[in-house]
Amino acid sequence: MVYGWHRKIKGLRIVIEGRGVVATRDFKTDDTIFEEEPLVCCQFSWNAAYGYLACDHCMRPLETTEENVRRLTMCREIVLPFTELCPTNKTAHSFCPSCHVQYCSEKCKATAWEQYHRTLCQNMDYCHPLHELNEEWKKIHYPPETTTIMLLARIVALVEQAADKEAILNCLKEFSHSKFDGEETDMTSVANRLLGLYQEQIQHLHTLFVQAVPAKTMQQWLTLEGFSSLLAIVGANGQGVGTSVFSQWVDTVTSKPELDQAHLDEFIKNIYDKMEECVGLAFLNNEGSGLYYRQRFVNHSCEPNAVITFPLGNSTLRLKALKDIAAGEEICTSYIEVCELERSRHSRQKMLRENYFYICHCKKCLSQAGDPDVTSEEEECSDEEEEDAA
Ligand SMILES: C[S@@+](CC[C@H](N)C(=O)[O-])C[C@H]1O[C@@H](n2cnc3c(N)ncnc32)[C@H](O)[C@@H]1O
Repeated sequence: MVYGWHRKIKGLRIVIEGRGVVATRDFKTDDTIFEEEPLVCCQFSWNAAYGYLACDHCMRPLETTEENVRRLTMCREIVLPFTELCPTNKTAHSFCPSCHVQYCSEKCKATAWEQYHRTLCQNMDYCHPLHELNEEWKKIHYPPETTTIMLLARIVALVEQAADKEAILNCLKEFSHSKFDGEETDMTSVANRLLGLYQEQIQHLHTLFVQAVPAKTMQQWLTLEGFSSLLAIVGANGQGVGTSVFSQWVDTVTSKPELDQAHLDEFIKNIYDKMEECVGLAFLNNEGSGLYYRQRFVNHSCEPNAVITFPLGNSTLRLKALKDIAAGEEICTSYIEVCELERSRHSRQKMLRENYFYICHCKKCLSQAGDPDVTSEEEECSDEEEEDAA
């Protein structure tokens, strides 16, 4: 893996000092602005524990579409039409002969082993300290999950196993946000703020992490400060990854005009209704998070011109233009849900402040700076009422 490519991206300029991404050529709506694989990613701990079957390396679903639908609807009788359009190829699957984690392909197995798994393989040992670390993490961080301690373990192992440690360390350094280095220097309070972890929880996780993750050369990450800075990097930059074999199947069948689309629409709606009843719409996907070098530079806007997608059904991220973008324009995504973008400036800023800890300075917020400070919750709740309620 090459860690030095990132500064040269065709059609884009990464403004390291100004901290953003600017187009250097025009893009049309739906154009791919860039596509990238994560530096490292990992499925969430509860998501894996609940049986969301994903490749341990790239998070590609391992179930067939029918298996997925049956599990999420808790209905073993459902028979899926057009199973030949299911993207899962079980004959390509593989697993680690020592610890039995599963992969979608020999390639993923080999890549994982070469990059981090050799260091972290638990050899089917359920008393392994890494297993204990994961269990303790799960007691602290319940769904809906935002990250996993296993991503931190992978980062350490990635550097441990890298032939060119300096290159990957330089790359990781760029994930350390200016705010960490400047205004706030105590990493445990940064980690506490970003991940909502108490000081004692961080200390407890740190003790287990030191026992579980062999770091011969990266001893500095095994100090409390080093461990907290890893938590902070993951908390501030972890990009959510979601994969679903059912949604891939839906995309495929609905793109075929020769199929009876009215009938299919009804079938798909019924399935989603059942899934909503059984597991809830927030729990349909294999979920995890990863560090992406290029995406990490993309700022938020309440009027985004780009969106992050995972069209290949794995952790490969594609930044796609939502509208025509002219050379010279900044490329921004939305860090909040699309439906939340229509809310008042005050509501949007509140969400971004509470979840991402910054005051949004996007064009839309600046142009609405004179708007009254009311939330659009149900629009009439004033600031005083909100404070009273709190
Ligand atoms: C993923 S980084 C984006 C790159 C970032 N500008 C940097 O310098 O590293 C996210 C951080 O960028 C800043 N940011 C992103 N969008 C912003 C916006 N619309 N207004 C103000 N700050 C923003 C916030 O500090 C946020 O935590």
